[in-house]
Amino acid sequence: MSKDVNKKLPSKEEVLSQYKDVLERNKAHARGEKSKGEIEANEQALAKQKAKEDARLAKKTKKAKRKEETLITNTLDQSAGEKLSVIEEKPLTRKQIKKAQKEELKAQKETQKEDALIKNTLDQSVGEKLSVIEEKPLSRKQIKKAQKEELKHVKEETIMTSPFVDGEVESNRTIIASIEKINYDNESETFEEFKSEDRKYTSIDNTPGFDKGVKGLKQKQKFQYQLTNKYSKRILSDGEIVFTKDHKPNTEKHIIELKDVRKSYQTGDLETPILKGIDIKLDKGDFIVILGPSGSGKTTFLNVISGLDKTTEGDVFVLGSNLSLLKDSHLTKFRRKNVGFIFQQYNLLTNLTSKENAEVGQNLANKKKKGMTIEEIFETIGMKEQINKYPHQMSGGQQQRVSIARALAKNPEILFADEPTGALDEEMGRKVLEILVKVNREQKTTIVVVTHNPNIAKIANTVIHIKNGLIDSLEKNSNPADPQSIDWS
Ligand SMILES: Nc1ncnc2c1ncn2[C@@H]1O[C@H](COP(=O)(O)OP(=O)(O)OP(=O)(O)O)[C@@H](O)[C@H]1O
Repeated sequence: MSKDVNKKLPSKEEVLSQYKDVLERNKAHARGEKSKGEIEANEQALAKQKAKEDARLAKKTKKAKRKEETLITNTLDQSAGEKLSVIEEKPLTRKQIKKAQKEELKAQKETQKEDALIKNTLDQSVGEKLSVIEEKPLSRKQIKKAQKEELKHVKEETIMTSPFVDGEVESNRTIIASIEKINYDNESETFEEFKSEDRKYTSIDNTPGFDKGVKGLKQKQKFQYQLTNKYSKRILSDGEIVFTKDHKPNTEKHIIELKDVRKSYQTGDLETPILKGIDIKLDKGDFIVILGPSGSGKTTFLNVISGLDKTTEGDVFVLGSNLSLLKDSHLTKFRRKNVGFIFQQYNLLTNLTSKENAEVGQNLANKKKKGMTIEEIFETIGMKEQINKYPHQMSGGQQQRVSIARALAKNPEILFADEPTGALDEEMGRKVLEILVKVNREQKTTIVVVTHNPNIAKIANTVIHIKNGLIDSLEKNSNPADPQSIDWS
């Protein structure tokens, strides 16, 4: 094979330059400096070592976390066990301890949820709104999801020109889907209607005597806990009428009937009585207004008769069920089926339109009882034009009317309203009252309104005055006034 004689040899300068490079490298090496390759190799070795160290640290942290969690669980177990043994006053079975642990864990989660909500006002508004609508505590996942949606909405609000931005509609669907899921999760619980002649009456006449103060309070809790365990399902599923006081209720005649109802709070070592022995009978289809000075117990009373809060003692019959003996999950079911709420702050979901907010109520409705369609409701409340608007595109009065629409879509037997006009001006306040009167007349829905304003009482046919935790008076008004005619000052 002949050599390529034409191949150009390197010039003398090129050879010298290459040689100089080698020389420079040798000199640098001799001075202890590293070549590029060596530096890279070094860096790789260092990175490998760091990754190893990181993995070791991560493992250590995980182990420490696991240890901490075990400690928390143990503490929870202990406190749950202690709490229950205070109530039970006897050694607990393994099943009881397990149950208490589960409840304690749930309570702990609720507290954490609340803390998170308080920390962030945005979180708070969403959490409250959803839990009000769903009428049951939300899982952490649901709250997180709602917060994310809310944040997204706030961000989009500034650029949103149309209420039908794709992402927005999608996020609405997500919330509705999650709400519907909760609804369907409970679908297996059917809503029974009971004929009065079929209902069984049970009198609890072996009520023990109770001590005074906090000790007595604990004894009452224990007694109620035992009765609730025994009767809650029978009351809700079988329509059994269970009474603990020497008083058989007339559930056919009275939609709400209370006997010797007491509610106390424990503050440290002291018992603070709020409701001090309430007896009352309220008729179906009435428009009832509750008046009383600040702190007299109006909201506490409303919460007790609407199943939002439990009594310490006494019977609370609403539609025949003694709410005092229902466990929390049954109370939730009872509220879903029978009652609607309107609050001073409207509690609408901000990233749902008026219609969608009302549909949330409809999803929770008692499907067996036929009510108005969403369109009919918006017609009734004079809000047809606002049906596709978002809460931030409406006035306070309009938002309050949407919250009425949501309550009506649920088609409740009783509508409870706590200061429904409290945040509204006169014109809007009157409009809201007009709607309530109309619903009461046309749908025969029983309405219970708590208010500071004695003038509002003129539109009611039953006025209850609460004073210092007791019923001061109950007046019947055979000629209720028109909301337009009442003095608003
Ligand atoms: N969780 C609680 N713990 C202790 N005390 C409470 C609790 N909730 C309410 N109270 C007290 O119960 C009393 C009655 O409160 P409630 O809210 O029922 O009164 P109200 O008549 O509705 O008052 P207002 O018109 O000011 O809203 C008040 O003194 C209140 O401080």
